[in-house]
Amino acid sequence: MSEITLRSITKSYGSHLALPSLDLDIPKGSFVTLLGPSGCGKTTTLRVIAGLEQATTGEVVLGGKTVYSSGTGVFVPPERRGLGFIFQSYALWPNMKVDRNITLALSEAKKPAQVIEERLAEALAKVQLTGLADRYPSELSGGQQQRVAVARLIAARNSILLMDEPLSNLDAKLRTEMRTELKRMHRELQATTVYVTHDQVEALTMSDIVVVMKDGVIQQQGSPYEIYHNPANLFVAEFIGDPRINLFDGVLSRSGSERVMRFEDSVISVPAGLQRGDGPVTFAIRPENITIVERQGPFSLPAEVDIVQPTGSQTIISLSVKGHRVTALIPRFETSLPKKNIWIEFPADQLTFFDKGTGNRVPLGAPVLGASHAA
Ligand SMILES: Nc1ncnc2c1ncn2[C@@H]1O[C@H](COP(=O)(O)OP(=O)(O)OP(=O)(O)O)[C@@H](O)[C@H]1O
Repeated sequence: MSEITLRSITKSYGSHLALPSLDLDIPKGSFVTLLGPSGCGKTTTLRVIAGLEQATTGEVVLGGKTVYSSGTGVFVPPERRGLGFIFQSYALWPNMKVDRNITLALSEAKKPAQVIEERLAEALAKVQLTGLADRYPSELSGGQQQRVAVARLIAARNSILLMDEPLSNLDAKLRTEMRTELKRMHRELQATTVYVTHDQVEALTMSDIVVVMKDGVIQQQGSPYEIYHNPANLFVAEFIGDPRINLFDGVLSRSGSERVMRFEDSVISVPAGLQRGDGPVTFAIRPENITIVERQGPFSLPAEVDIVQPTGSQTIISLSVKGHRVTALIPRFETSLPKKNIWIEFPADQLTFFDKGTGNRVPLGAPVLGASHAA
């Protein structure tokens, strides 16, 4: 069941059309991330759901109740939408101690004192801040302040949570810890969560559904697996994945009765079900699907090693292949490789094809196994 529905939402700021027409259904209890580059309309979408921003036209339905409709003139203000928020700044009250920051909304909602106390204790325990209730926000680290904001959400027990780049002010280590914390919180609260970020790692690690946006338009909506492995278009393919996916120009043609792809002076075999006639095409291969070998095989392409960057458990290798820059990612620590006498190989079934005109992915008619390519 859908807990949040946006229908034909448009939003203009003066003459700037931030959202041309957005339709989105967010299932109850899911963790959905709006992901995209700066200015693509993520925050605007979140603020329209919250009611902090009124859409220009369209409809917003939360939990089956219309909270905004340009047709009927309905507009329910944010405080009556039953939502919890965490934004970039944690918006803690600096003049209130941790306990008051967490329970303020509950006291304002006139909850009984015993309920407030129980929820405070539970929330503090869940974010591991028991014992710090008596401190002011300024007496806490950034990560602890963030946890107070999370505790406030836990205590409020809203069925919808909205988060806008909540981890962006934290250092890398804390960010990783808080990702785990937020994911755990979602599992426990089962609240429908809409999370805004431009960080693909946050999106892939935490979400049930990732919504990739560009210029106010949804490019693809799917599980992290789908977004990563079956990108709908070149924009998604390039935006997701670090190091970035490798892109090349090829030409689909025939060699006798076999369909092949020509890449420079090499011929690469093509997955059997590729739904595309002969002609130019863009093809892509993820860095981790490239293998580096030190002996020429029947299906290898000659390469020259440029830069070797070990990151710990993996090594990023920049290569030159037939005049093209190629990035490979190998699953081990490597400080150097021979510059020459190196070849790359990749399985043809790991190639993704895109239309050169539209940038849309070319579908495969059937799963392909054991494909290969020849140099
Ligand atoms: N109050 C405003 N007045 C005018 N233009 C605005 C306003 N708020 C946002 N915009 C514009 O609308 C577009 C979408 O902005 P939005 O903040 O939703 O993007 P975003 O994807 O959240 O970006 P970021 O990751 O940088 O926060 C941008 O072009 C932005 O400049």
